[in-house]
Amino acid sequence: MPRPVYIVDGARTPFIKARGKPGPFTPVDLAVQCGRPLLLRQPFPVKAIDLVILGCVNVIADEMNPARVAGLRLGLSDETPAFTVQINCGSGMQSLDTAFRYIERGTADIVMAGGAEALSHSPLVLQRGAVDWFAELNRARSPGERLKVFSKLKLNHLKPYVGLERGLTDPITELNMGQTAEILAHLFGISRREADAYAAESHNRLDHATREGWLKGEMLPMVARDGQVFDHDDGVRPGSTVKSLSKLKPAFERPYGKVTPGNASQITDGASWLILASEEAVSQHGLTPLARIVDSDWGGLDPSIMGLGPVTSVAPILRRQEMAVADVDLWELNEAFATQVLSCVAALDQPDIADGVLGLDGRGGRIERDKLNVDGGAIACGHPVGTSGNRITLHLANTLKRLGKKRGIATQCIGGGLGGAMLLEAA
Ligand SMILES: CC(=O)CC(=O)SCCNC(=O)CCNC(=O)[C@H](O)C(C)(C)COP(=O)(O)OP(=O)(O)OC[C@H]1O[C@@H](n2cnc3c(N)ncnc32)[C@H](O)[C@@H]1OP(=O)(O)O
Repeated sequence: MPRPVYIVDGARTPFIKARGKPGPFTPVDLAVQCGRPLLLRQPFPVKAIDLVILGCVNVIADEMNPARVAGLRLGLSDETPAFTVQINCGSGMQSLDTAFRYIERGTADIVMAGGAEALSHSPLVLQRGAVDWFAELNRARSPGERLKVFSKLKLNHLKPYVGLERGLTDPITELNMGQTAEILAHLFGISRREADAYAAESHNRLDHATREGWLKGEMLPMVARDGQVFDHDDGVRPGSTVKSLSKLKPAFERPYGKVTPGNASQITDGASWLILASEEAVSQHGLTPLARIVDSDWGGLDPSIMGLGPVTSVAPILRRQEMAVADVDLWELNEAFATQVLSCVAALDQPDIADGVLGLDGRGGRIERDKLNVDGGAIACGHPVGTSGNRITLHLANTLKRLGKKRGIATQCIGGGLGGAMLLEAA
């Protein structure tokens, strides 16, 4: 019999904008800054943690298997296994899904599952020509040979191959993520105005939630080595309006594209952890569950419309649980792009897709805006890719509790043509 699995606590860091150079924290720094205060407020000893799983897309060379490095830096036992998972933007959700399955089948009782990403530390890799040139230089034995190799150095060898740009480009279609969001805007007829209105609302909702103190306990401050304190998401722009956003130029398809820096998710650094526990661990340590993970799934689709990943991953859950879109009280649908979120909403509401393609048998429908990303999302706070799936699930669990709602779905699109979804029920 599958065992019930509970989310008992969680926290995230503030998300910090990547400003064209490495920020103050590596992925492991972020995971440690977030994990330390989270562990300190737990009633159980760290040795009760059976497993650490961390999602991270851009692993840096000094921190191979960041889950293990973070686990040890957090003071966990040498004997606590730790592994890192990578499924692009789904990595932070994959860590949860894996933890869910470990606990469900009885191989673990308490798992720390997180996501950590420092997009500002994305690698600048040398061009192939430059790598060959360095290899030749290393092989040169005499000053004369070295001089000969030096004479072959070309200026374009110094041009780096930018890991972040490539990481946000689909390797099969060669479309970058922004272009896939443009395709969706075209397919679903999403206007620039609709995208900007959605984006402005995201900023204003997150600003409101922060000022109301709804992120207290969820977002924990961090301190850099130089003493600088980070205690808020620095990308949020309160007072955003359609008018202010309408001034921005398209970022990916000029001049007529709909996706701009204002209605796309921001490139940021940040980490998030959830603590998942079995029923036995809950009663043994006197834990208070926030929510129960009821179900989860993944879906695949054409990479050029990867933004519809939520639709393909939510559908099998709705079918299995015999639920309709309207039965879900709260949705956290990761805001990769405004046009992408709005396309997912439109797709689930279109009978030819909901019934014809997804087999929802009349259970499709419109996700109402007052149930969707109620406290804003990645357009406002940013999208540290390997972290976001974790953050939205954490926020969903906290919001179900705060609003006294029953069921919620956290879902996201994943580059490469995938989607991930988790169904939570208030505990
Ligand atoms: C990968 C997966 O597996 C699946 C997925 O999730 S796909 C999504 C993955 N993520 C992405 O693709 C990232 C998408 N975003 C981007 O690529 C970049 O944000 C972008 C190219 C769209 C813009 O990059 P940028 O120019 O560096 O943006 P940014 O610095 O935020 O903004 C530039 C300027 O626009 C203006 N601006 C941005 N947002 C604004 C707003 N809300 N209101 C007013 N002005 C704004 C400002 O003038 C800003 O400059 P300052 O910050 O100095 O004020």
